[in-house]
Amino acid sequence: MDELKRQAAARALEHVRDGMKLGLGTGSTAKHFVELLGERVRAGLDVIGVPTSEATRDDALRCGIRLTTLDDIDRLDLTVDGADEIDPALNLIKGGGGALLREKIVATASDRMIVIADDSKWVEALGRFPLPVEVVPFGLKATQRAIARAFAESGVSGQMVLRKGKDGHVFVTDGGHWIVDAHLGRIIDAPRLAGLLAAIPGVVEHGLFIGLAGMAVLAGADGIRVVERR
Ligand SMILES: O=C[C@H](O)[C@H](O)[C@H](O)COP(=O)(O)O
Repeated sequence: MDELKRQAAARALEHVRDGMKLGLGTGSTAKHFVELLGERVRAGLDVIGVPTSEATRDDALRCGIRLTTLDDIDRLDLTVDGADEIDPALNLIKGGGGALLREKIVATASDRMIVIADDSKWVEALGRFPLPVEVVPFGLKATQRAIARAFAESGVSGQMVLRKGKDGHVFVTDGGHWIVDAHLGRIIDAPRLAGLLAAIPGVVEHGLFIGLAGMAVLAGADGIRVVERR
């Protein structure tokens, strides 16, 4: 599986050109991309990156990649990131690693987003992977009730679980928020649900990435499949 992730990352690297401003994703697949990009940088490629998490910032610096912020530059040329699920419209579920907020800010500031994954992430409909919803701790129960109403309005339901870290304590994102993972099974209308969730005051962000990815690079046992959004 790790080899497939690296193959997808290597294919995405072919889209990187000298002088590009890059969004650097988070997770085990994106980490391969950062490492391979680092090899090219050490061989002379001139790029600058905006990391989507503290973990990616550390990895990128270790790999010798120059970094900047969205305060210092306007647009990014390309973001390369992983995903937890990818559907045929190239809508995504992201946030399994908790980085969804910065990932969405960076992807939205990019002219292009390429999503890289092993082909187990490809699904006919989103929702088997629990949908991460990043919330502020204040008023958690009220926010969860509003989220449940949004689910009902878009025709889905399921258990919501407050994410815990490996240490058993509540998982805290890089932004200081909490994550509720919603076990929905199958999301019928992801764009509609995305809009409903975004309108809830206690929701900081959610893991539905609608219309952001322009290309998916999927590595499987039979080779690499590239899917472009129509
Ligand atoms: O918050 C984490 C990110 O959205 C990741 O891109 C996503 O969870 C996929 O991670 P991985 O490549 O490790 O499966």
